[in-house]
Amino acid sequence: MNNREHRWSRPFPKIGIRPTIDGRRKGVRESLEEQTMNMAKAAAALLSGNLRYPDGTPVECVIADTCIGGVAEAAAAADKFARSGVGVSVTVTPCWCYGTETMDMNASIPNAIWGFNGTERPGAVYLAAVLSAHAQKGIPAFGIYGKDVQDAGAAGIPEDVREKLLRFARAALAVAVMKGTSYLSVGSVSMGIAGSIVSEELFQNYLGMRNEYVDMSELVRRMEEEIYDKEEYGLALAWVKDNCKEGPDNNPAAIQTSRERKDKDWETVVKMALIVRDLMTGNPKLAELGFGEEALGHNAILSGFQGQRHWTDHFPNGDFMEAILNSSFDWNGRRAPYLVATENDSLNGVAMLMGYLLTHTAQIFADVRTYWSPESVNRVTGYTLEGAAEHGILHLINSGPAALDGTGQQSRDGAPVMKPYWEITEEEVDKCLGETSWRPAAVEYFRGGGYSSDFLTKGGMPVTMTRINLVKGLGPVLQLAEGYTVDLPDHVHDALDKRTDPTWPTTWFAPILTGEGSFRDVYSVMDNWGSNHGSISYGHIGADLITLAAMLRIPVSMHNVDEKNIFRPRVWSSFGTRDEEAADFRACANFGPLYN
Ligand SMILES: C[C@H](O)[C@@H](O)[C@@H](O)C(=O)CO
Ligand SMILES: [Mn+2]
Repeated sequence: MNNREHRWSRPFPKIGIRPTIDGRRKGVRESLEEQTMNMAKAAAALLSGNLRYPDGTPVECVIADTCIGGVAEAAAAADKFARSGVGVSVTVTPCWCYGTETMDMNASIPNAIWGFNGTERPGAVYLAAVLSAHAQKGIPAFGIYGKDVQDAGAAGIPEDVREKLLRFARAALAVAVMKGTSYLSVGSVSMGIAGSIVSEELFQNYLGMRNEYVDMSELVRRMEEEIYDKEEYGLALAWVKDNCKEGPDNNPAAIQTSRERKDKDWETVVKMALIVRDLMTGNPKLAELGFGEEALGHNAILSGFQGQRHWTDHFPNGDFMEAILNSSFDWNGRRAPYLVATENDSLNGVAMLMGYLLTHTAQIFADVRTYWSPESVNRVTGYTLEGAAEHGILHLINSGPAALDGTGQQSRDGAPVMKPYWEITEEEVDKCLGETSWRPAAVEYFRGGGYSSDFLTKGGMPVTMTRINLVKGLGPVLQLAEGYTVDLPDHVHDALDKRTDPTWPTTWFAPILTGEGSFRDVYSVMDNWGSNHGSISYGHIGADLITLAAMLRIPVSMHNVDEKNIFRPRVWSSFGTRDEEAADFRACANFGPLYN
């Protein structure tokens, strides 16, 4: 078994499809069997045909053995789902069925019901009835039915139904895939950043995850005792020499490190990358080398590295390790990102995990550093911001954890994108690497040296910036801002970038304004951001994030998603329909975390 197979050796959760039916024999049930089962097959084909697991394979669906006309068949389906590793439940029906007798009673997995909108046999009436049962029993479920009436027996899934089924399933699979995995905290709290105080309640009760902890001294042990695959290390170091070009040293001459020290730092940072990856997911090669315990890893889908300052004051910083692990490629070629939050900001790590599981693309982790008003840009550069940037921009920049995919050097139909690793070409990997230089770390900040990735994100990509915040008494809240990356003329970028640390990667971000609340203007977006970090995901995924947050009972405090794309469990409307933001808070508080 190679490392890639080992990484995903836990089977991925499946989608269970439940065709429910009117149980009356001698006419009614018989007339509906075929149509009902066909709806289940059509839903399975849609979901498997459009959705993938993190390793790129199509999502698997399991259909109940029979249509479900009553409780015996509901129980048989539940047994089959339990045996098959189902983590998501979709009930489909074209007709009236008996609500509480046929419903899925599994409260710990996301549930949706698609009721066929016809009038000969009332699927939508069942939908309303069973959703009321879900509400009464405290098992929130998503209701799906088409806007337009279909003829009895019509096959095919209308576009609006397709969209809702896919939105539900994408978010539900994110819930199911993260469940049972770990957050591995390497080190503890970085520079007093509250996000690196790991909240077990958040991970355990809201996400279904485990918290694992190792001290950063574990990296020293593994380096000194050579607990890594030395063959892979050799390949990795050679690959780095060929593909990771070192940029100019920006440090004052008096504190620049020697060439010898710089070469040594390369060796250390490459070992750090191997070791943190092995800590997360294990590595069967280590067992062959006699390290059976280390070979197992921590089952971590997500990790955080404290770095500053107990590590970085003495050792080379974690920037190379974080950047390369978060990217969709390394010396082994293209592969799914390993998510590492810098400064052990576990809360931003969770935002990365959500963005990653919804898109399967790498994430840009960044400080939300500066709001540049059009006036300020004009004052310091003489340039007037235009296009998507006309109302001002945010400077997203942090040493370390931005994936190199964030260069924007991958493309689809001529436009810059960030793609799932299985769609990325070798040429695109080379372009991402070519646009990145590795600058000797700013020694005043990073006394132990190391290398920071330096790149500039290409403009014109639709992106969504997300963050989870924890509030005492309230719990987790999610905020998000959809917008675009923007290009600035070179001299403008240089002038603004040089005011910060130009050895770090920069993304210029223009959020989409709505004229209201936090999206009144760009200043308000920055002003309402809950902390120092945000995770930036390719695409406008705000609607998917909102659906995912509702499944986890995490209220959304700030978003700029069009109301018509918001899809939450039906019972949310019982908490109020005029102010959906406030209703979301009440609904999440009422039901509490998914795994309580
Ligand atoms: C070097 C500094 O300590 C940075 O790491 C700091 O600006 C941050 O990133 C804070 O989140
Ligand atoms: Mn930071």
